Amino acid sequence: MLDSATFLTPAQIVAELDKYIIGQHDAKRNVAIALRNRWRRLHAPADMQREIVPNNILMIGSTGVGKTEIARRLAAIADAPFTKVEASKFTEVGYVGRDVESMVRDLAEQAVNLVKQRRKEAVKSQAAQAVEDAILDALIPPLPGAGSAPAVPGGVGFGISSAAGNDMPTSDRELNERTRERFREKLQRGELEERFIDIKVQQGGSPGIGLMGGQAGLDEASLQGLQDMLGSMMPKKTRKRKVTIAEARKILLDEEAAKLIDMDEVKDEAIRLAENAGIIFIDEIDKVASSNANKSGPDVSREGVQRDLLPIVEGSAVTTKYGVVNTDHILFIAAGAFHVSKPSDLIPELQGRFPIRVELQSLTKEDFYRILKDPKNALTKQYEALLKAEDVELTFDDAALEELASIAFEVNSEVENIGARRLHTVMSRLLNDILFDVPDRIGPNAHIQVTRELVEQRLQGMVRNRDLSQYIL
Ligand SMILES: Nc1ncnc2c1ncn2[C@@H]1O[C@H](COP(=O)(O)OP(=O)(O)OP(=O)(O)O)[C@@H](O)[C@H]1O
Repeated sequence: MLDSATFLTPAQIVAELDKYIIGQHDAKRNVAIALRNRWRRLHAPADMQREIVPNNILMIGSTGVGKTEIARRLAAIADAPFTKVEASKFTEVGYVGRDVESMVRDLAEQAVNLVKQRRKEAVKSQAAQAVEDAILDALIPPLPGAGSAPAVPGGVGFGISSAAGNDMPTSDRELNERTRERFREKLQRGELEERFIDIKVQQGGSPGIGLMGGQAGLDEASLQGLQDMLGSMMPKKTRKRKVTIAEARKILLDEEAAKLIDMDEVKDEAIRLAENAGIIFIDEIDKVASSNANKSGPDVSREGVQRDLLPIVEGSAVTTKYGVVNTDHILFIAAGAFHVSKPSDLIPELQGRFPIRVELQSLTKEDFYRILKDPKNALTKQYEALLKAEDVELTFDDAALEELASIAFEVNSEVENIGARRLHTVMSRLLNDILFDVPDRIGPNAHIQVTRELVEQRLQGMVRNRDLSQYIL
């Protein structure tokens, strides 16, 4: 990531976002600039790199208009660790100041997973070789002292049942090795995939260790670290399982790949990745803004949350179980509807840390129509793929999509505006019976065409009946 050869220009980032998100051009442009600026920072002189602060963004827009989706897709484009928190959760009873740091710990966790995944991918072929050896050991255990026999080049046709007398094995060891080679070839040709073998699998979790926080004044990070350390000192519990060779390959591949990667290196790289490429999305920031000058009751707690957030957003060192994460260059994207409070109700220091304000537009009927149809992951495409798995073809007339968009829009304005999320409920209501009837009553090779009439017939009654639509749509 952040690699000059592969890193996208702002226009290219917007084009990528366009594949998934309809409209919201201003928000897309600004996140694209912020992302590109990270690459620019890393290519600036070292002394300047420390000075350049990230362009944290405040997204203003009602629920379901694409705020989270833009941030999440941005992270995916950059292959960057991403985490989302709801600021309002920190105002809940039982909340203690330090919890705010948990967002950075989550980010570190995501970064470790990402790096682990990348490294596992890089050692995949090496791991596949180790898996083959392990499966072979289960099929034909090597003789004591022999270890896993290396592949014999040119050993094809070198079978123990060979008729040629001078090919006969001269010792048990040789016989064992030849048999293994014969099986290795069969394995490589995929001839044994359905055969059952016994494999040893590691059981998840640290065995029997549970520490309670607060006992020795331990914070969450030290507690985690201690648990991990104790866990790694305990012998790993393994369990025998009978599985097909095909299944064994999947299970063992992960284990073997994990053995090949150096966890200390993973941790170091993950910390750097979280610090330089991490994106933290803080939703519902408006809920911690005080809407009036009355500084008592809940407002005090809201302002407290903002004060706790401040050092993290300004840049501080947070201890995680993988090491200390410096938050100076993490990109923070805060979001909120700001129906009641305004961005200016946030404490000035926090306002200053989110210099870029973008407003997301409410979605129109036409946007809904396009959201149903255009994105790579459009709902219509998702349902088409689901039914395709049953060999049933599902198609939507344009007029049907217009009607669906119009119904979703109407329910949003009459009942509650939940943005594009309404499309999910409307579509699921429309297609529920069909999804139930396939394949029992609607067999394979059927073609279902969703027309405007079908949409009206299934949904109009509900839209007209407010009580019903409140609960169902
Ligand atoms: N402009 C859009 N284009 C395509 N899909 C969208 C758009 N807006 C919302 N959606 C879809 O609607 C759903 C909810 O959107 P999202 O999570 O981004 O809402 P949000 O604006 O972050 O709201 P909240 O503040 O409540 O979290 C997602 O499934 C998303 O794909």
